[in-house]
Order: sequence, then structure tokens, then C-alpha cells
Amino acid sequence: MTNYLISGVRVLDGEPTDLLLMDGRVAAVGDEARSAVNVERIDGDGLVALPGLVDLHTHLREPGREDAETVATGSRAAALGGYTAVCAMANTDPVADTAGVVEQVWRLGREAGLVDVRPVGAVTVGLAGERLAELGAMADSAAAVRIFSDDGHCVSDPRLMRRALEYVKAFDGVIAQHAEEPRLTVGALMHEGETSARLGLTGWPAVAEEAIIARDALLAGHVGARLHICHVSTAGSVDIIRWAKQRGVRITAEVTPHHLLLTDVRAESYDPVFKVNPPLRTDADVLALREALKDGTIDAVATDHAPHATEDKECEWAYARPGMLGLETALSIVLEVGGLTWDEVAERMSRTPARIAGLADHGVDPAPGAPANLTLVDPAARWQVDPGALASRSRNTPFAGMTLPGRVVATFLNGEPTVLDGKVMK
Ligand SMILES: NC(=O)N[C@@H](CC(=O)O)C(=O)O
Ligand SMILES: [Zn+2]
Repeated sequence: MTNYLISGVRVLDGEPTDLLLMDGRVAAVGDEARSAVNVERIDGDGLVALPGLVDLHTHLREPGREDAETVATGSRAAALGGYTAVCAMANTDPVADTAGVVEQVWRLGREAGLVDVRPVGAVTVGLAGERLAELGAMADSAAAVRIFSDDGHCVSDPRLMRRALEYVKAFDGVIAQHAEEPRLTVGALMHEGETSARLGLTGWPAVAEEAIIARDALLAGHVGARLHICHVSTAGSVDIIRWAKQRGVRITAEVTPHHLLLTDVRAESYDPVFKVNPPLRTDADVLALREALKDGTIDAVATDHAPHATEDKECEWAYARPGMLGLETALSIVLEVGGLTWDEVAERMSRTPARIAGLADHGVDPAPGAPANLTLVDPAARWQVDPGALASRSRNTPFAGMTLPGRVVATFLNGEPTVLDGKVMK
């Protein structure tokens, strides 16, 4: 294993220093690091070192829709985005509702070797919302599943949700809810509000999300189990989560980069790249989400990286699959939104998601003894998003053409570079 000396790099908001990576760990910092011999030198001047980013919400599409993304292509996108771990959602084909499928995804991640792929298990068989999946078997599998989610679908049956929470409590697992009361969103194509009224499109009302979050927060409080809310999108949801946390409910929440920046007026273009579940909301929602991310009511940024093949996305809005790419742009969007110190960026995009996912080797700041899972960012760089230049197999980024701040220069997974000079190593 090669040893790396990263010179003149700032760890988070600190002064320039030197990092020595040896045998998969940060072996030394500062003067002690500088005295190392037979090392490969990396010029860290002007760069910021962050603990490797951790994504709680990634769709890698394999097995089943390898035309949109594979574990390998999604892992490349993740590494280029500064990620060292991603949680792969269960809405694959077959659905990841058995030990066999979660182990398949886990093995594919290890074979790709660019990011720690942690499979999420389905809560219900086939994501159908009728019968609990084999949660224990998935938890006991080699994939050691701890997060269970029907993401893409809501676990809308309260009895099933309660039983799922009771089941995972035994091993301190988490139920990650895609909060969408399906009977309130039938035929919905975008946020229900002034824009949908003007466009004459059926809306996805904020209360469809908020009612499920309120119900599940009460259930999680009643059971005493951990509940995570996927892709929070409204100001009302933020209020409910804040209230639940004050009541001592073991609730955590994530927000996506697109819900921190974009609003429903994008739908006026009828460009289906802006169609997503939950939908883009209003300026007031964006502001509430930004405040909640800053004050910690929202614990983490999660990409909801949702690759779609061209034929599923570049078609009439009503028929287009919902979802947006996110891995390669997430950090730049968070920097574009602004308002966070590097320490807060690390907290929301690495430390806290790692804690929620139970990943002890990730979300550890680069310091002596820490696992060498880190990313080096050039904060002064600016780059233009070109869908055709992305590592993802799909092209459905809502940020096409935008010039964004911040560029990942290098990413290290267990001390080995997965990205160097902005190029992925595999
Ligand atoms: N977010 C989306 O619009 N789509 C996601 C599913 C989901 O996260 O709801 C997908 O898997 O495509
Ligand atoms: Zn979802």
C-alpha cells in the first residue's frame, strides 16, 4: 500500500498542515507527517480536507435497471462527488427485500471498490406495503443492514409501520420513511400550489408529506425506535420534526441538494428533469429547509441520486419518471447555497449521516489514528455541469449548464485514492 503525504492542506476550517496517510489510516499530522520518507506527495495547497462524504439516499439501480446506473458507475459518480460511503436504496428489480439481494448489492459494491456501498433493506415484501420483509435476515446477512426503507413508496399502513419500528428496535435499526400519503397524491405531477394551479396540473400537497411525518413521529415515540425521514421538502415538515425532537422522539431527517436550491416554478419549463418525488416546492419551503439544515433540525444532506435512462426521462412530463442525479453535484450545491462553515458541511454531509447509518469508519475527521476515508476539495474552483461529462450512466441532472463552486480534487477510501487530480481511479 502506498503512503501519501498531503502537504499544506486545511483540515476543515483549520490552518494549513500536512497529513500522512499510511496503512489505511491518518498516521500523522503536521511536523511529524513532514518527516515521513518513501511517500507519494500530494500538493494540498489551497485545498480543504473533509471526512469522506456519506450519502444516506442513493439509487444505484442494480439489479434491474443497469441501463440507468450500475453499482460500478454509481460508485464512480459517488467517489467523484467526494463520497466514501453510500446507502443504496431497495427499489431495485428484484427489490432488495431478502438477504440474498442485499448481499448481491453489497458484493457488487466491494467489487467496484470505489465507495463503501451499504444496502438498505425494504421494509415490506416487494415494496408493496402489505407484509413485512425479512428484516432480521437482512440485518444478520453479510450486508449487515441497519436502515430499512420502501423509498419510492410510503409505508402508509400505520399498523405495518408500527410493527416495523418494533422489529428494528431490537437491534437499534432505523426505518427511513418516504413520507407520502398515497391517497392524497393520486395523479399528482408537481407541488400543489400557485404554479400547479396556473399550469392546470394536479398537485402533490405538502400535507401529504406532513401528515405521514406527524403520524410516524408519534409511532416512533410510542415504540421508542429510530425513525429517519427521507427527502424532507416542506416548511410544515420542518416544524413537525422540530416539535418531535423537542418531545424526545428518536427522529432524524435529510434534505436533498435540489430541495435546497430549486422551486416549483421550474415546472413552467415542462422540462421533465425537474420532475421529482417529493416535488420541488416554494421559496418559503426552500428558506425553511436551509434554516433547518443550519440549526440541525434537519440532520443531513442526502442526494436521492435517482438516475433514469433517457427514454424514461426525456419524454412528456406526465409520463417521465421522477428523480434527479445528485452524487457529483451535491457538495457544490451545498457550497452554492452557502451559510455553512466547513465544520458544518462535514457535520451534515459526513459525520451525522455516518452516525445514522452506523458506519464507524466514516464521518471521522482527518486526525491521527482516523481511518483514511477523506476527500480533498478545491473551494476556489468553479466548474460547469455538463450532463454528458458526468460519470453517472444517466444524464438527468437539474443543474445542467450551471457553473458551481468547489471541486473534488482527491478522495481516499481506506487510505487508497479513489479519485486523484479530479479523475476516478477505476
Ligand atoms: N425521488 C424520486 O423522484 N425518485 C426516486 C424514488 C424516491 O426517492 O422517491 C427513484 O428511485 O427514482
Ligand atoms: Zn423517496
